[in-house]
Amino acid sequence: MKILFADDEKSLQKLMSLELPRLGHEVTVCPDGLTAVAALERNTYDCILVDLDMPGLNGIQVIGKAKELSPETEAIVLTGKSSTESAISALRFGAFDYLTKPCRLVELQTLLDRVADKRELTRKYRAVKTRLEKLEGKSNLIGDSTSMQQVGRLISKVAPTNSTVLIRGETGTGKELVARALHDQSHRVEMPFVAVNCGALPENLIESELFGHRKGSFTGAEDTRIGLFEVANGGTLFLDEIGELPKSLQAKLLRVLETGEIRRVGDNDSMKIDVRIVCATHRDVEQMVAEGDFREDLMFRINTFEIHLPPLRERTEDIPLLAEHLCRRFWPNVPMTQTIFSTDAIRALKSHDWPGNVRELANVVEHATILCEEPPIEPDHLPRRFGRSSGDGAIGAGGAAAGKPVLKAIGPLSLRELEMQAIYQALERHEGNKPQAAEELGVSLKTLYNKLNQASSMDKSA
Ligand SMILES: Nc1ncnc2c1ncn2[C@@H]1O[C@H](COP(=O)(O)OP(=O)(O)OP(=O)(O)O)[C@@H](O)[C@H]1O
Repeated sequence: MKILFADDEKSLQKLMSLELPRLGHEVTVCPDGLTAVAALERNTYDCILVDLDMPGLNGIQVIGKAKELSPETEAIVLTGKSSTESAISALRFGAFDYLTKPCRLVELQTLLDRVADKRELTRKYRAVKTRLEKLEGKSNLIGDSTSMQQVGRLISKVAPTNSTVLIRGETGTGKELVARALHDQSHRVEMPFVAVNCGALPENLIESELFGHRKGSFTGAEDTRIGLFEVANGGTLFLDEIGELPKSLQAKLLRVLETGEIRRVGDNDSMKIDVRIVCATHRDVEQMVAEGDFREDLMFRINTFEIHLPPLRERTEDIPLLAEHLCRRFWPNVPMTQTIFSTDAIRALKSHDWPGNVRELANVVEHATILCEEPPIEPDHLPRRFGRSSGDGAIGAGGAAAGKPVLKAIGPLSLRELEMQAIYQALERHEGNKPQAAEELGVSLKTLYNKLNQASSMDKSA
C-alpha cells in the first residue's frame, strides 16, 4: 500500500522509513501534521498512519483532512498516552483502528494486513457490483402499455415504504425485475438485494438457507453460517415462488415477519433484523389457502400490497419496445437510430401468444440475433414456430384470439426449440405450476428452472 506516516518522533520516522518498505509498502514520512496535509494535497494514499499528538495540526485534524480529500483513505492512529478517549474520538472521525505506543511491529503489520484486506474486498465488491449491473442492466422495466404504466406507478408509490409487497403474474412476466425496481427505488438501495427461489431449495435446507445455522446443529452443518435474511439485513429479501414454501417454513416465516427477529438453526437466541420482504408467485394463493396448502395468516401478512403483472399477450403493444430492448443486450453497439426489427418481424412477434412471456421473448430475440448478421431482423430470423415468411398463414394462426399459445412448427426445429416448446406447453397445461410441469416432463424442478433461466443467463453473458 501507499502509506503516509506522520509523527514528530525522529526515531519512529527512521524506523518506519525502513520497516514499512520491508513489509512491502511504499512510505512517505512526515515530521508533523502540516507537512502531512501538504502531502495529502499532492498525493492519494491507501492508508495514513498518524500520531495523535503532533505540533501544528494534531492527528485527528490530519485524519479529517485526509477523509475530506480522499474518503477511501484508511487511517490508523498512534497514541502515546494509551488514552482510550482520544483513540475513540479518532475512531469517530473515521479512523480504521488505533495502536498504543510503544507498539510492536508485528501488531502494526497485522493491522496493515487488515487494512489491505479491507481495501481488496472493497475493490472486489465494486468489480462484482459493476459486473452485475452490466449483466442485469438497471431494473429497467420496459413497457408503455396502460397496464405497465400502472405497474410503474404502483412501484413508485410503495417502493419508499417498508411494506411487504406481493408480486403476482405468470412465469417470465418480470416479477424479479419489479422486485429489484422496488429495492432500487427505496432508501435501501445501497444495501443488499437478495433473491431466493423458494421452489428451488431442497425442503430440508430451506430453513438453514434462510435463517442460517450454528455449527453442528445438524449432520452436515460443519460451520456456522449466516442465512439469507442476515445477508439481506438493511436491504430487501425477495422470496420468489412463495407458494412453494413448505408449510413448516410458512409458520416460521410468519413469525419472522411479525417479530422482526430470526433465529439461526441450533441457536437459542434470536436476533433483530431489518429486512424488507418482497414475495412473488404465479400461484393462486387464495385457492391454495382454500385447499389448506398455504397459511391464511401468512397470506394476509404478505399481500398487504399487491402488484399484478399482466401476461405479455395482454400487452402486445409493448412487444416492439421490449424486443428492441432485449436485442440491444446482444447487440450493444448497434446505433440507436438503426431499425432493429422489420415490420413483418414485429407483426409475427405480436401475433404470438407468449406462454413464457418476456423470458420467452428474450429467447426468441437471442435466436434471431444469432441468425441475423445485420439488422433489421426479418421473420426468417425468428424460430420456426413463427413461420418463415410473413403472410403464409402460419404466423399466429388465431392463437391469440383463441387465447391459446401458438407453438406451430414449420419445418424441423432445433433441439433447444423443441425443448422450450415442450416446457412452455407443459407449463401451460399446468397453469404455470412449475413443480407439476417438471414432474410431467420427468425433470427435477431445479432443471426446469435452469432451462427457463437459460435465456436470461445467456442475455447476461452477452
Ligand atoms: N418489462 C420488462 N422490461 C425488460 N425486461 C423484462 C421485462 N419483463 C421481463 N423482462 C426480462 O425477462 C426475463 C424474465 O424476467 P423475470 O425473471 O423477472 O420474470 P419472473 O416473472 O420473475 O419469472 P419466474 O416466475 O419464472 O421467476 C428477464 O431477463 C428480465 O430481465
